[in-house]
Amino acid sequence: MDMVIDIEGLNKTFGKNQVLKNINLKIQTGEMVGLIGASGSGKSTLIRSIAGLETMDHTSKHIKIFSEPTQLGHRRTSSYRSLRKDVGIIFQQFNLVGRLSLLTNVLIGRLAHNPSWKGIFKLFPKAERIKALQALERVNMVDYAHQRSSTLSGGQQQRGAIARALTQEAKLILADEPIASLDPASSDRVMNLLCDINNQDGTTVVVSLHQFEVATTRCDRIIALRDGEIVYDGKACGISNADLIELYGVEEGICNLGAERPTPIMKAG
Ligand SMILES: Nc1ncnc2c1ncn2[C@@H]1O[C@H](COP(=O)(O)OP(=O)(O)OP(=O)(O)O)[C@@H](O)[C@H]1O
Repeated sequence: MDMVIDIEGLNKTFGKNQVLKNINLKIQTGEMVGLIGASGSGKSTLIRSIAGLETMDHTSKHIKIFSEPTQLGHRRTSSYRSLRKDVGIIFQQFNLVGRLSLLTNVLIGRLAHNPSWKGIFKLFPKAERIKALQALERVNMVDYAHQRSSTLSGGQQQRGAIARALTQEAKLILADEPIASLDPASSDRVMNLLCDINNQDGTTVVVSLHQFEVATTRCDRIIALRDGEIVYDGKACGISNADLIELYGVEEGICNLGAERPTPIMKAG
């Protein structure tokens, strides 16, 4: 199995607040990984660091994507830009350009593969336009291809963002709380798509989720953060109610996962 993400000794501090503490993590091709943890535990910062949107503290060792270092200590490497085309990022707030059509937004996924002036003038080759329309068909949004993105619902925009990652032909999808702003039916559709892309295309998916029951039912592997440290890294079925209470600090809102899951929190490392 090829290594998609390899992180060693990742520390990240904002001001005096150390948000990530000595994160060590390896994720292989084809894994579907759910990142969980209470609000402020560092999930977004970890995803943003993997995506290269945050630089690590100088005390850190490395982040490698597809075995190439993207960050060494406090600096991004020269491989970082070329590797970005293989990494699709999906944010909670969809990140589509509202005044552009959905199709143009999806084609933006091809910019990493094209000279940028072509993108500026919307000169995408026919083959790429077909690819984008196929991606929109896959997420059931082809009828909206020419609609202004700002007029689409949140769930529709998120499916558009997934189509953009498909058009990009991303080998790794990083999804930062992709369903946090969606109703249950739209959340289900988005999670179905991410699981399908993982199952059918073998794309590695790392998704941070507030809803641990979604994470434990949709992902094979769970990584749990507490105060910037990995406190659980293992199979979704290995998490017990006690683990979740410890993780979130309160019993309220925690669903009954069954008494047959007694595995204690494993200290990763
Ligand atoms: N750019 C920043 N500047 C200063 N502090 C930041 C910055 N980004 C994040 N933080 C802080 O880092 C900590 C972790 O934030 P992060 O967004 O990674 O947590 P999270 O687990 O994703 O939380 P949530 O589930 O609420 O989104 C928080 O205390 C947050 O205030």
